[in-house]
Amino acid sequence: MTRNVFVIGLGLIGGSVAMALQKAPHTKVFGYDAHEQTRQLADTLQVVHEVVKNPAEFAKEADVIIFGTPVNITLDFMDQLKSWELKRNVIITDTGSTKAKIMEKALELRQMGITFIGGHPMAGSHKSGITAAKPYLLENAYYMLTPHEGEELEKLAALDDLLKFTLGKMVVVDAKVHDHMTAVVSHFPHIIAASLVHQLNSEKKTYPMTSSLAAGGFRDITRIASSNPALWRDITMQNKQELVDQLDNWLTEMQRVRNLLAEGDAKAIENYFSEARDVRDSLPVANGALYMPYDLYVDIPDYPGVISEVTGLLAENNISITNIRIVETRVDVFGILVISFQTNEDRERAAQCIEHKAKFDTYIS
Ligand SMILES: NC(=O)c1ccc[n+]([C@@H]2O[C@H](COP(=O)([O-])OP(=O)(O)OC[C@H]3O[C@@H](n4cnc5c(N)ncnc54)[C@H](O)[C@@H]3O)[C@@H](O)[C@H]2O)c1
Ligand SMILES: O=C(O)C(=O)C[C@]1(C(=O)O)C=C[C@H](O)C=C1
Repeated sequence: MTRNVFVIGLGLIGGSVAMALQKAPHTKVFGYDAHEQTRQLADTLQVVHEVVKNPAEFAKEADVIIFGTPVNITLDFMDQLKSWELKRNVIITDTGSTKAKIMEKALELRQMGITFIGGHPMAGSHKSGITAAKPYLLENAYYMLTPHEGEELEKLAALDDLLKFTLGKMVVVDAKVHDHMTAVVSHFPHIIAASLVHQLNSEKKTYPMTSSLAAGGFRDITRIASSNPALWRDITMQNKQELVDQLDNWLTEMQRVRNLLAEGDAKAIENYFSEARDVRDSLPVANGALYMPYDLYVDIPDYPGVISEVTGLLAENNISITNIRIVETRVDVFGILVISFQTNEDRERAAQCIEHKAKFDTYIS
């Protein structure tokens, strides 16, 4: 029997989930988005098997409903759902970055006999929209599920069974614990990234050249400041208490660092950096196919066709790449080509091949 999966919100995450789930057996993926253009693209780019125009009308055919909408929109839909006609055994889930408020709302659905199991894949991008969606976006990333205590194990297993086709690593987490942990590693860093950009912006009024000097370090740490502001408004508003707590801890820590600097305590400052480096270097391997850690930096000269020369060499030697980009970090060179690989072995073979055959310098960060 065919299982009907209905994805509502076909942007970066909803679109990626929809594409990945098309690989699940006996599954037909339907999709709806509020934006007409996104619905058209979903059809053209085959993000779903079929586009739907009226979500309330189609919901009665769905075995699984997945919200890929911004977290406040998901809350609105959860209210609307109460008056939708649904299959008796439907399983509803979401992909939102916050879980406590959503699971609180899900209690209202539970009282009506509707199963809602919260979900959150821990991978993404600062880019939004259907054109940024990729079928392998969630590969290797933790995919958290936040069922209510006492949720039917069969339904949890059925959802887990479906979502594993995203190739995410499925784990069950309590919703409040989820919001605490994601505040630390995701939501709070977005505030810090934005604050650094604000600081640069006010500096550049006096020293206009500062922005041109923003090289690898500044760009790396502020990439996520390019994320969708409305999306992050809703996430931070839903998780505001955890974020206020994180900010208080940060202010205390910054005050301590400030004192060490003002006192000129060089040893303590060195320890501050070295402890951070040790913790950072021992973090588990980054997740998500777009952020595989096996990056190779290639110093390329500036002539037409140089990139296809490098990729052609890799293809000839059967070395697959997962990502390729150019970073412009220095003013005296055209740029540095950064190529990502699935494994360290692929990266080593690529480095040898590029160094010997193309004679370009390669290095690992
Ligand atoms: N961006 C990330 O890195 C990331 C990672 C993991 C989870 N998430 C979560 O995934 C969800 C989607 O985020 P995204 O990054 O894919 O955003 P996005 O902006 O790329 O996609 C959201 C989509 O929802 C659609 N939408 C908005 N209102 C709608 C409505 N009323 N009805 C139907 N569709 C509507 C938009 O048109 C858009 O296509 C959010 O809850 C977010 O917290 C985001
Ligand atoms: O890589 C990015 O750009 C992201 O912001 C992805 C990111 C994160 O903070 O790590 C953003 C929101 C999530 O809910 C999960 C992942």
